[in-house]
Formats: sequence, C-alpha cells, structure tokens
Amino acid sequence: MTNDTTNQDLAPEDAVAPRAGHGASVAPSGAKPILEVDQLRMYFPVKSPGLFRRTVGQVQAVDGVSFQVAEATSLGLVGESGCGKSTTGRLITRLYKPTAGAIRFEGQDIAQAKASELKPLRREIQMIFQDPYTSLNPRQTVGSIVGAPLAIHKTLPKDKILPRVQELLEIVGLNPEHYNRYPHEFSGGQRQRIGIARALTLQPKLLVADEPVSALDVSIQAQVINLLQDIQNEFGVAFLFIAHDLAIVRHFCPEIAVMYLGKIVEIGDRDSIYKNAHHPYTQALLSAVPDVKQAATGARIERIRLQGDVPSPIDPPSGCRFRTRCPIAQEICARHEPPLLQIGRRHKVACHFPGRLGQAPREPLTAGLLGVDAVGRPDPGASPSPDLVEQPGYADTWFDLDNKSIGRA
Ligand SMILES: Nc1ncnc2c1ncn2[C@@H]1O[C@H](COP(=O)(O)OP(=O)(O)OP(=O)(O)O)[C@@H](O)[C@H]1O
Repeated sequence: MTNDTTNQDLAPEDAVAPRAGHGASVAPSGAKPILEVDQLRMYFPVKSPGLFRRTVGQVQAVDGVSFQVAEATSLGLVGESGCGKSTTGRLITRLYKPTAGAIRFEGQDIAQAKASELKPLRREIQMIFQDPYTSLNPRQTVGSIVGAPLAIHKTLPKDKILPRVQELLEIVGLNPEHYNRYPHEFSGGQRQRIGIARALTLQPKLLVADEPVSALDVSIQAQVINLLQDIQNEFGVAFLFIAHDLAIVRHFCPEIAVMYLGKIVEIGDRDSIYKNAHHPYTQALLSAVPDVKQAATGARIERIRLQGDVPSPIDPPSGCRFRTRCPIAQEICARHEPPLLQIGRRHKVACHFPGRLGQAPREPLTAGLLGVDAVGRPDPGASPSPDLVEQPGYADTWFDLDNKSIGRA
C-alpha cells in the first residue's frame, strides 16, 4: 500500500481543497491563552574543532520571541528555512531547554522545569513531526507505536490498551484492524495519520505540529489538514502549526506569526496578515502565495523576489535583521532593532517603516519611541519610551497608523 488516493481504508476525504464544513477556522473571541511564550531565547553554542572544543560563537536560533496560543485554537508560525520555527516548537515541547525566557503552559512556567517535573507535561503537550518516514520506528507495529505512551504513562490497564489504540486509528481515518501492521505497509499520508494518532494517545491539550504536511504529496495535504481541523473541533486541542509558507496555514490558523532570523517580525489575526500586512518580509512571502481569486480579477500582486540569502544566525545584521534584504531599508534600520509595535486590535509589526505594500512612510515611525532622530542618531531632547517592553498577547490600545492616533479596543 503506497498510494493514499487509491486506498479503500482511508477516510473519505479525498478532495484536495478543504471540504464543506472546513471553512477557515475562527478564533473564539476572549479565549484564554493555554500557552504564553515570553522573550524566549535559544542560543546553540558553536564549538571550535580539535581537542579542547572551546565555544567560539553562538547560533541565535530563537532570539526574544513572544506570543500566545489560545485554548482550542491555532497559531501558525511561518518563515523560511532556518528562521527558528522548529527550534521554537522543540522548546515548547521541552525537547530543548531554553537559554532564556518563559514558556507558560496553563499559567505555569515550564522553561526551566526538571526532567521529573516534565513527565506530566508530556501528556499535555505533544508533537507531530514533519517526516512520517523517519518519525515512526520501522520495527514496531502500529499498535505498539500508538499504544506506547499509554504503556509508559500507565494511564490504562494492559487489556484496555488495544481497544484504545483501535479507537485512535479510527479517529484518524485508518482501519482499526490494521494495528498489527508495520509502518512500511502504509503510504506517506497514512503514516502521518499514525503519527497524529500517537500524538493524540494521551489526550493532549496542545499539539505542536512541525510542518505536518510538507513531506506529503500536494493531493494529500488538504486531507491531513482537514483531519487536524476535525480533531480540533472534536477534542478542543490547541495547535502551534509550523509551516514554511503562508498558503498552508491560511485556512487552519486564525492567527499567524511570521518569523525571520530568530525573531517575530509580524503577528496578527488572519485578516491583518493576509489582507493588511505591514512588514516588507510578510509582503514578500504573501506575493508567493497563489491566490486564485486575485488571479481571476487580474489584481494579483507581482512576486517580490528578495535579494541575497538569509544571513547567518551566528552573526546576524545589526539593527533590523531583515535590513540586508529589505527593499525599503534606510540608515536607522542598521542602527536600531525595530520594536514589535501593536498597530491594530490584533496586529503587531516590527519595522521602522510599517505600511501597506507600496505605502511605506518616508520617515521612520519608531524614531520618537526610540528617542532618536530620523537616521537613528540619539536625539538629545528625547528618551526611549517606557512602553517598548514587548509582551505576549495584545494590549487594549495601539498605534493607529491610518489616523496617527491611539486606537482603543
Ligand atoms: N541543535 C542545533 N545546534 C546548532 N544549531 C542549530 C541546532 N538546531 C538548529 N540550529 C540552527 O538554528 C537555526 C534555526 O533552525 P530551525 O531548525 O529552528 O529553523 P527552521 O525555521 O525550523 O528551519 P527548517 O524549516 O529548515 O527546519 C538554523 O540556523 C539552524 O542551523
């Protein structure tokens, strides 16, 4: 069995596009955050070759990232390869211990929790991996793969494990009688379903899905996304959904964070990101999303091709990390890192010149807040605003760029 679309055992969602009932998901208003990430940092040491292996530098993989994920909803984390998405996911599941920052799960900071304290947490937060070929042990049957967490955590008596495994296989659209088969007997899409069943075994409250469909055939991707949507609707699981492009998370995630070189450059609800992006990097990513409607009206924005490569996170550019590839960068961008400013009810952007595509302001909007002049030199008559401390989530007031005033919820 290697082809999902010809497999009779699959759930009947063979359409590529999200099927009826799978309209874009909406975040419930006022939902409580289940996860709060606050100024999270992960620096990997770079060692010299040879016997003594001294630390000669640091890979700043994640550098001061803050966001919230509300209960039973999804945050999409998007950016090019190497921007720190997977590291963020691995920090939240505590496969890595962060260099600094807080990870509050249901209000409790787990960032520095010890191994013994992490055991109960492993039930609540689970991960779905990108590659369904390498993430399943080829020598174990599907039954033992999916049932292993139950055996480890001793949550069920032995004779109840198989019925639970079969129930889980059914939930993910696989034949419950196939529990004694091996991973190689399944196609890529089916293996990813096995990985999803395994992640669901302990009824987690949060799933970190690290590019869960990127390794799958395009025709299978929508089926797996529909399955994740069904799981969210049925069990109320929250998702951190990691993806490298904005097309994949569009229907699934009511809220999206865009990362570049270890930092969040823009975060907001779906409309703010897809219809009202204010960061040149988000705009470039969006210009690569095929949009049928825009193409039909002839209004499709031209593809923005960014110059050069992503710089090394060992030695990132000064000031704004995107400036070396940014089409609108000016002097201030090399001198100061732009703060992640709230510019709408649920919209934040980290740019000195935030604006809709082609409408960036000429003067930096951040100069006054940073206490500097237009090119970023210290302004003797000004001092940095105390409001610049970045918080996860959104405040009740923001900088309304259109009206040049304070907006209020
Ligand atoms: N264990 C590690 N040791 C050293 N550097 C690492 C380690 N893991 C990741 N990095 C580096 O950290 C940066 C961020 O990597 P990460 O895998 O988080 O990015 P990503 O956006 O998920 O990329 P991809 O989509 O390619 O997985 C990269 O420069 C990567 O080389």
